[in-house]
Amino acid sequence: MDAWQPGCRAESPLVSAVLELRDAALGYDGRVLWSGLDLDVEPGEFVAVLGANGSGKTSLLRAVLGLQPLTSGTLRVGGRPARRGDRAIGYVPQQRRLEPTTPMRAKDVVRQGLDGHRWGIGRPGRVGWDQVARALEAVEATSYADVPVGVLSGGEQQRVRIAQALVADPSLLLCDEPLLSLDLASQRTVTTLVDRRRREHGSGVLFVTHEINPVLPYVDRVLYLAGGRFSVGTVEEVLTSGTLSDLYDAPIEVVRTGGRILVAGIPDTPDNAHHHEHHHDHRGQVQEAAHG
Ligand SMILES: Nc1ncnc2c1ncn2[C@@H]1O[C@H](COP(=O)(O)OP(=O)(O)OP(=O)(O)O)[C@@H](O)[C@H]1O
Repeated sequence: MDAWQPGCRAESPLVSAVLELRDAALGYDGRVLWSGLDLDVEPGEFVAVLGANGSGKTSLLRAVLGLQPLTSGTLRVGGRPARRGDRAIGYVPQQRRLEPTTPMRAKDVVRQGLDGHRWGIGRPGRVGWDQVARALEAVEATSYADVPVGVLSGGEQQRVRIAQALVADPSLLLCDEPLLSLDLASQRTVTTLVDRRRREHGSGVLFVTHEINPVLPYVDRVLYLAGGRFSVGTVEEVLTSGTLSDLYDAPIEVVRTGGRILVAGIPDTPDNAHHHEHHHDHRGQVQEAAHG
């Protein structure tokens, strides 16, 4: 029934990657966050982006959004160079709860996904509102379409943000820690919505998260950033004691138990290339996978 097989590698030249990075590097002020990155995200593929605080996960999304130039290499979205305001991209930014006084209804927030900063200029067309209604329906938020967003629960607000990211029918969905401070039920709602989107519409997904476990059932591949380096592959390939110990240059232990992945020994210093060699003295704590 589904038109897309999530995560399948496109053999056909007709189905090209929604995101292509070639020998890509990013840094600020001479400091390299990561380099040599080759990554293709295929239609319908769910790629989790893991890594310690400061390893460059948000910066990667900003590069894809055309907000941050690569230091070197190339980046293409749907075969075109990255550019600001690309309608092919849906974005769920890292964000805290909205203030109760935020002067917007849920449907106005979703509408911004169509109009962006042009909101208020010109008349909102009927077509736009129909799309907004469909997006709210897809995330099962129709009942609070007219409610001021600020008074919605954290989980409800996150549904509205996902509707905003999906309203323009993006081929690539970028999510920056969308599970942050949500309870387990709301986390499941968010992951299920994202999964349904990529299954039913073939959107590729880059999903930044500190926690692999809530997305474990959906993840096709993991991009793990650490210490100026990275590892890309399936969960089985990347989240192993061997791979992570290599990546951090420190002894890391990965334990699978009860369908969950626990990682012990992630250095707790800020993760960047300069501090790479000082990581050895910080270890021993047991954390959820990939917590920084
Ligand atoms: N515009 C900028 N100018 C200079 N340095 C920056 C800029 N943006 C980010 N950085 C630095 O780049 C590093 C990576 O930041 P980034 O937000 O990409 O990390 P992250 O992996 O998303 O971290 P976190 O998990 O804490 O959100 C940080 O050390 C940050 O201070």
